[in-house]
Amino acid sequence: MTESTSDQQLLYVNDQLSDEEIQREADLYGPLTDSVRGLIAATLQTEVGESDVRRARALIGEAASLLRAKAIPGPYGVRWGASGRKRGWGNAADGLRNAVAPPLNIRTDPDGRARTDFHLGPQYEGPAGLVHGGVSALILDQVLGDAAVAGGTPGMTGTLTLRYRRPTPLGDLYAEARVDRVEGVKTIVVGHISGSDGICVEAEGVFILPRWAREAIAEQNASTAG
Ligand SMILES: CCCCC/C=C\C/C=C\C/C=C\C/C=C\CCCC(=O)SCCNC(=O)CCNC(=O)[C@H](O)C(C)(C)COP(=O)(O)OP(=O)(O)OC[C@H]1O[C@@H](n2cnc3c(N)ncnc32)[C@H](O)[C@@H]1OP(=O)(O)O
Repeated sequence: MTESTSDQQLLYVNDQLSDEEIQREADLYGPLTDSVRGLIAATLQTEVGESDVRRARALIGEAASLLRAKAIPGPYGVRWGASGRKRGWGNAADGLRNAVAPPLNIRTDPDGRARTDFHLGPQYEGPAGLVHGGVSALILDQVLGDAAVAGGTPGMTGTLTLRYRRPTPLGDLYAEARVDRVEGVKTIVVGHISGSDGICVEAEGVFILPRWAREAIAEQNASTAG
């Protein structure tokens, strides 16, 4: 096992928080994240005068110092509470504490399906008025990955293949995915993003249960068996 693999494993943590504590955190930090999302859009769209831009910078600096006074030193990781509720709150696509995330609010079914209605504002622009292709890839990676998790065969993205069929407009969009088949440690998932005119981006992903997780699961099975 490599050093970086073990570092990665250390970021999967069961911190034993109760559902009530998790909800309290969600109620506190979710609105903070939304405020920062609003700030990102305002930063992009503002046309106020120079002195107001400078004043806004000072206020933002003050807010950042306030928040930094006590903070985790690195990535958030993936955490589970006492009841097994998972928090990938740093996730770039749908993390509750990540203002860079659209957010997605993905709904899943245990038969390996995932879907989300979401909204992409001006901060996700690539070509004028259209969604950046890398952002579409980010969203499909997450939605397809969540379908694999929902179906009981999670994995890291090994390969993600996209076909951009028509330009994706900024605004209200929909994405869905389903597990197509499972081949050993590989789960093949298909999905798409659609807008009001139909499907814009199609995707196929190969999600692979990484070797370190297979070893951890095998060890767990051996200890419960023996
Ligand atoms: C405490 C337990 C926790 C368990 C957690 C388990 C999984 C965690 C993962 C996700 C779940 C969490 C939340 C979902 C969140 C986000 C969704 C977005 C996901 C991402 O954003 S994720 C970031 C981008 N992703 C990477 O950063 C991957 C970097 N890479 C690697 O980590 C390795 O490269 C890996 C793991 C891909 C493979 O490594 P490996 O050693 O496990 O693979 P191995 O050689 O054993 O091959 C086994 C079979 O896969 C075939 N195969 C190998 N590589 C392939 C490839 N690239 N494409 C297609 N097929 C491939 C072989 O051909 C063989 O196929 P066959 O069985 O048919 O022979």
